[in-house]
Amino acid sequence: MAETETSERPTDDDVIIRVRGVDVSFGLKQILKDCNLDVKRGEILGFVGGSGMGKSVLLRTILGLNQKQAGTIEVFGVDYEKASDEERLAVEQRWGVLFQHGALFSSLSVMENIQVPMREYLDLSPKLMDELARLKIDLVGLQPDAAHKYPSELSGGMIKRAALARALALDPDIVFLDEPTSGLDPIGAAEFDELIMTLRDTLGLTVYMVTHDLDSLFQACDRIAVLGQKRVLVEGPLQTMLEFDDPWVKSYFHGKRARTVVTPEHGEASMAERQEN
Ligand SMILES: Nc1ncnc2c1ncn2[C@@H]1O[C@H](COP(=O)(O)OP(=O)(O)OP(=O)(O)O)[C@@H](O)[C@H]1O
Repeated sequence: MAETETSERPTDDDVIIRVRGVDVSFGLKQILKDCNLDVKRGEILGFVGGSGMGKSVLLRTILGLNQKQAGTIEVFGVDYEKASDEERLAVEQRWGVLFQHGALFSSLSVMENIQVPMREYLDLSPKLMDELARLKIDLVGLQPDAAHKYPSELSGGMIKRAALARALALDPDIVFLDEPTSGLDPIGAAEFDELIMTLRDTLGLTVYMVTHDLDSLFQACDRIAVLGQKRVLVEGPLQTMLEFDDPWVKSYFHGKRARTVVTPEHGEASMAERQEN
């Protein structure tokens, strides 16, 4: 983690990921068209959109795993596509990723899983790697004895935490989380959100979180971006979502499920609720 500016919220100058005019197609099927997005240092950005709209495609494109046909993406000021091998390596060490289904290697213990990125990018002694892995295990709220357990011995919530520990292995500035609370019960999901918020506050971590979880959006996210019509339709704080005039955004943020989690301080939604009652 490069900095620990814990008390300051990000400003517009603090954009660490800048997506501009990005087009992505697979064959004749266009998924993203003229897509723009900013991710700011130290924020939890919630990324939402209908199923199959391209949230994972954009995430993978930012990570350089999908080809784009147009536009630019800068991560920490580096255009990954044009970067030298050295620059790419430096960027890769500043991000951690928790993929939706690619949680952990089943044949490796938790500790060995966490050490995979360390082995790939760093040249450390086994003893130091063990110590670092133990620190990560503690950081994500797992008990020390989780270190030598295998994924099959862990609960769903513990697997997510262990996968997060692996994403944090290289002390990244940003973590990308693809639906991190899917499959968790509401208590487990709320605890995971708490953990993410704590990491943002204590480490200055930036979090890019693809999610369908309304609780996470309302409780944990500083800003939200909505993908629709092949681009980011709107990005901003929750209040911007509540005021935005688009049928999908309205039904999502003012729908029945949203009203069960929205709190009175989010005036607009509770007003909508009051009007209906
Ligand atoms: N490598 C690929 N080749 C061809 N089509 C792809 C590829 N990757 C994704 N797609 C298609 O792109 C579209 C968007 O997929 P994506 O996984 O990004 O959706 P999503 O918004 O993340 O959906 P969900 O919320 O259901 O996970 C889908 O139609 C998917 O089939």
